[in-house]
Amino acid sequence: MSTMPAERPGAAAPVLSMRGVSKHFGAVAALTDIDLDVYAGEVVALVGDNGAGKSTLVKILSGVHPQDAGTVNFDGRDVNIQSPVDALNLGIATVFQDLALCDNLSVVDNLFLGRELGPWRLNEGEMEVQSWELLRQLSAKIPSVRIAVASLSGGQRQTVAIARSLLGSPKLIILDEPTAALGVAQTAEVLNLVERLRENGLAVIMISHNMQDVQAVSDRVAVLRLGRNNGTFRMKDVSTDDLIAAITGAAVNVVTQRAAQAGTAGTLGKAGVPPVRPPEAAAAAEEGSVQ
Ligand SMILES: Nc1ncnc2c1ncn2[C@@H]1O[C@H](COP(=O)(O)OP(=O)(O)OP(=O)(O)O)[C@@H](O)[C@H]1O
Repeated sequence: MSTMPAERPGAAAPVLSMRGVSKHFGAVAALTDIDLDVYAGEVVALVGDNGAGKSTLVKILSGVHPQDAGTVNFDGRDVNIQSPVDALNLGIATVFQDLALCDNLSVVDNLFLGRELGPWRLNEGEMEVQSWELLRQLSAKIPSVRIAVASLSGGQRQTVAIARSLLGSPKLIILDEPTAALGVAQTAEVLNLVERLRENGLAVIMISHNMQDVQAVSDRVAVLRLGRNNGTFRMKDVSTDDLIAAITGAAVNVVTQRAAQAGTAGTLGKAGVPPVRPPEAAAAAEEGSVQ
């Protein structure tokens, strides 16, 4: 397995640089000695099996949990993110899986919830204009900003949640499984949106269990395994087999075997492991595992 250096030679300093970050929950070591760099204008996929530590890392960056050890450098200075407000003030926006939208409110009301314009009253017209401008920048396909979010598709809801996170002008946006539970067309819509974020110069961290999505949109991929770094790869240089091996610790498994037979790329299931795992294939994978 080839592991590429985390650095991008010749590039400017990373927007985010984590060094030696660790986090325990009681006796559970959720993260141990994690390093991660993310640059402006790049998408870094954060992948790993269930329990690998992805959510914990994101929660440290979004101010939900403090780390026990290590440093987080953001935009050139060491930072201490103690709350979600700290994270937002620094310019770190996170779109969690639940999206935190109010179904009964319109798109524009969701976008501006808690930060309505106008000193004494809502400036409805201005908010609507800004909503359209934001959605236009993202090439988003939302039929109207006045319709209730409940009537939107999953992809459109994800779009609204991402657009809302952009209102604070973040430098880093973290997307927690943005395509989970979306159909093919909606997934493509959201991946297009991720492309727009990169084009707009944002640093993007995308958690995903779907290797096709990761390969479609990421510049680099950082693998966590059992709470530790297990390789950072440039997407154009890494094979699906290498990624699966880094995620599962097994160089041989049913996905790589099928891909070899069919000459096609493999896709991981929700858990980051093959969705179908017959007993004989599982046994073969265990034999080939590297711990
Ligand atoms: N609040 C908590 N209290 C105790 N243990 C926790 C807590 N949060 C996470 N853990 C543990 O830390 C480890 C890492 O969990 P984490 O949720 O970060 O993994 P993950 O990669 O996001 O997994 P998944 O893909 O299933 O969401 C796991 O062993 C988990 O049980």
